Amino acid sequence: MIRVGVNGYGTIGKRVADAVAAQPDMEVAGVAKTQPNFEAHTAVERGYSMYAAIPERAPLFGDAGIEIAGVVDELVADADVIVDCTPSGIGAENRSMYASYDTPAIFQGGEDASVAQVSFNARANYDDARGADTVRVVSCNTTGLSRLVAPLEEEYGVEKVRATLVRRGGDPSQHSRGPINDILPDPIGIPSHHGPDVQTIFPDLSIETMGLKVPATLMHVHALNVTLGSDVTAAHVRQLLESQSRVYVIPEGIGLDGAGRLKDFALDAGRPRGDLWENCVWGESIAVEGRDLYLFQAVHQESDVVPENVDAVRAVTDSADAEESIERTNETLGIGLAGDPTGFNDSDRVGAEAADD
Ligand SMILES: NC(=O)C1=CN([C@@H]2O[C@H](COP(=O)(O)OP(=O)(O)OC[C@H]3O[C@@H](n4cnc5c(N)ncnc54)[C@H](OP(=O)(O)O)[C@@H]3O)[C@@H](O)[C@H]2O)C=CC1
Ligand SMILES: O=C(OP(=O)(O)O)[C@H](O)COP(=O)(O)O
Repeated sequence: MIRVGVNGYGTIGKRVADAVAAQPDMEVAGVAKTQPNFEAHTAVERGYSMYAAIPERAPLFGDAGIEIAGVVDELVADADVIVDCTPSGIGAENRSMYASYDTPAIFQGGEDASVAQVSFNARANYDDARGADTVRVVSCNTTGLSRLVAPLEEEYGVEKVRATLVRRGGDPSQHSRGPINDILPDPIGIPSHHGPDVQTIFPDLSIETMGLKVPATLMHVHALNVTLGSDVTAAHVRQLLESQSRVYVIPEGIGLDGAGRLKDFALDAGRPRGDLWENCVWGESIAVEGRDLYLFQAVHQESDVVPENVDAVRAVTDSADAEESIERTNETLGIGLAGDPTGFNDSDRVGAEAADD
């Protein structure tokens, strides 16, 4: 069993902990928090050992009726791998602590790429992270773009990606960002950080990205134009994307015409927290003119990086190859379960397979 510690138990950390707990080859060594708030109580109810992320605050947990197993250093010493899910910038500060215990560390996309040896997306470059000491799972938007670029690049070659990212203004629990009522070019400077971030996975890719923030908490939505290396048909691209396990091509005619309905659908389907781990590509939007592909996709910022973190754990411990890991993660989380008439959980979609010609 791979013992995984999760430092930072917020939006991403709590999902990563639950996903790790669901793996047959992993267990949660513990989670670290700075304060005994409601999430700390939930973590304890889920059976996760609690560690104080800031040692001086350890007594606060006892005062709140939460027994702690120790301080974060002890968790790092005890774990085989640490997944750092602290707010942007704190991961870099924690890096030396992980190194001092020789504990491989997985960071999140809010950190600069320089925090880790490898920037990671399971579909695109799993092997680069095998046995690495430090890995950064790229951000939600970069994950969403990488999952599309990888099969397109393999199948057709990619000359240029142009993406406009309509970014949610904050997560549902981020009241610090609201109430909000505005539309912001964010960042105003072009390109946005996403293009260069995708190049941490695809160094030779030509990509330009622009970002806007809107007053929504649901998902990000991307408008993409990709110039491919060869002439294609929309039907062929669709077939390729339908074969990708972490891409859900939304069928026409079922009313999933926006991010709100996608989230509702995920809740109706019994997804934990209404999570949508897959890129959601509107099938109807897939259009091709010569070598130019156009499409819209939605990316659930709170959850698309979660399966990637699970795969990153297997990569750094070199305990499975890409196909095995992706398949196991998908199976345990319920990505690719059979029996859904909409195709949302289509068992034929497997890890790294591309569409047949
Ligand atoms: N939310 C998103 O849309 C996405 C975020 N990311 C990236 O994931 C990372 C985490 O983001 P997210 O989960 O949203 O952030 P959150 O703020 O939701 O969660 C981070 C948690 O870390 C805890 N924390 C704060 N300081 C420390 C510390 N010094 N040590 C340990 N824990 C601490 C806080 O909880 P407490 O103080 O209560 O312990 C907080 O809840 C960032 O790099 C972000 O960019 C990536 C993809 C999408
Ligand atoms: O990693 C994310 O976005 P990003 O891919 O736009 O950097 C998360 O959605 C966090 O976004 P934020 O920078 O609005 O907190």
